[in-house]
Amino acid sequence: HSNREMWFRDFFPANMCPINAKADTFYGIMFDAGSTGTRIHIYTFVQKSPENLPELEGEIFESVKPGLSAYADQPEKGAETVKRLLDMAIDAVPPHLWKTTPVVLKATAGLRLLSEEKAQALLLEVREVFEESPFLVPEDSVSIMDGSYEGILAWITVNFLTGQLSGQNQHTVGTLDLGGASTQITFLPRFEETFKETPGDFLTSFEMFNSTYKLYTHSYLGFGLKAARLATLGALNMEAVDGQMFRSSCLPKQLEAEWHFGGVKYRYGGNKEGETGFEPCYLEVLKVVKGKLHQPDEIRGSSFYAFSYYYDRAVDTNLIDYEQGGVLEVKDFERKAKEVCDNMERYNSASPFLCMDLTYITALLKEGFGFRDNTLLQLTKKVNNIETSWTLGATFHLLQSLGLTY
Ligand SMILES: O=c1ccn([C@@H]2O[C@H](COP(=O)(O)OP(=O)(O)O)[C@@H](O)[C@H]2O)c(=O)[nH]1
Ligand SMILES: [Ca+2]
Repeated sequence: HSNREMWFRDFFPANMCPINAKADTFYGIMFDAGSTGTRIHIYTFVQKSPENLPELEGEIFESVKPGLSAYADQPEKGAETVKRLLDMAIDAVPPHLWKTTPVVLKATAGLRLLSEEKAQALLLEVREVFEESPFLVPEDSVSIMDGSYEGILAWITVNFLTGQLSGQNQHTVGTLDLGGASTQITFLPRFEETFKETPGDFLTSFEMFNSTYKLYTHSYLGFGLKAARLATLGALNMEAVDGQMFRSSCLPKQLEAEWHFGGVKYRYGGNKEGETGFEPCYLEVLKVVKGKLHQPDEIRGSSFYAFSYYYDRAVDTNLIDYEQGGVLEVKDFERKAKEVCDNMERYNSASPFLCMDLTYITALLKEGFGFRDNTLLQLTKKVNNIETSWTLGATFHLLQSLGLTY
């Protein structure tokens, strides 16, 4: 394969151009086509010596909203948003490295929920944008990612960035990702019992950096924050019902509004006459999660890294600082949910969904996954200035498949 040969020629240059100081820097471009937005991550690596692994030097990150799935009926317009982000890479990567810099896009739950036909049309248009760019386009460079990879690759990213994948004493941490349309839980089981009690499709072996990790991971489609809003409203998979009003005790009493998600328009509002507040809202949300998720015993006492909407909602309610992140207990989300839901008038400048979102997060953690009230959550957006996203793990995986790292 000629592309592959090019990789080797340019990335193992030690014996060809030994004193070329710049030749040891290379790049990888990974797109995250999420349900609520599309993001580009341009990673820089430096190969300090031929016998060592390349080191991650930095990241350029940019994002646009909405996500590709909002362009389900205009795939060319969707691909245009990818092209604009890719133009950033033209500026960021030196021209002589363009043809050896791989570009890959992986789509998550937003595209998983579209019809096969619409999803493939979007991917095809994106593939054309890639082919027209000067970058290296590997096989399968544009695809819908399997949900189990989404969890594993985020776990790899977080544990790599926190230094847990190198050296002898590896104390890996579990990860919780709450997207718009799906949610992932991933950890490395410590107890033999966990392997015995877990359904086979929740366990995956994964090779990275010369180690094999047997991970517990699962992606719950339809359990992302925005999908959960629709489920709570009773509107999930209801696109046929035109103009119907969906009401919830989790919304401000007088609210009536419209909301677009995944190319569908929904009308929603508060319980004008009936109840509102945390108690009735919790019961509503409970119906969405109770008994729907696998609860591994082992996680009850352990702490997890949490990001995406866990992070965003904790920031919105001043539970953590946007720049710093922080450590929370599960019960902190519950306390905030009560505060917001029982005083909705006071929070009406924020999103009308704030009460529902916080209540859902509380129910998902406690009744869904089975975490304790005092389970610790490390909320993190960046580690050493690198985004805690599955995209870094995916880029390592890509470099590995291209023979650049092991
Ligand atoms: O690089 C990223 C990508 C996503 N998110 C967060 O992930 C959530 C949205 O999830 P997404 O659109 O990826 O939905 P999914 O397709 O994963 O369900 C929001 O909280 C975003 O702020 C983030 O913080 N950084
Ligand atoms: Ca995501």
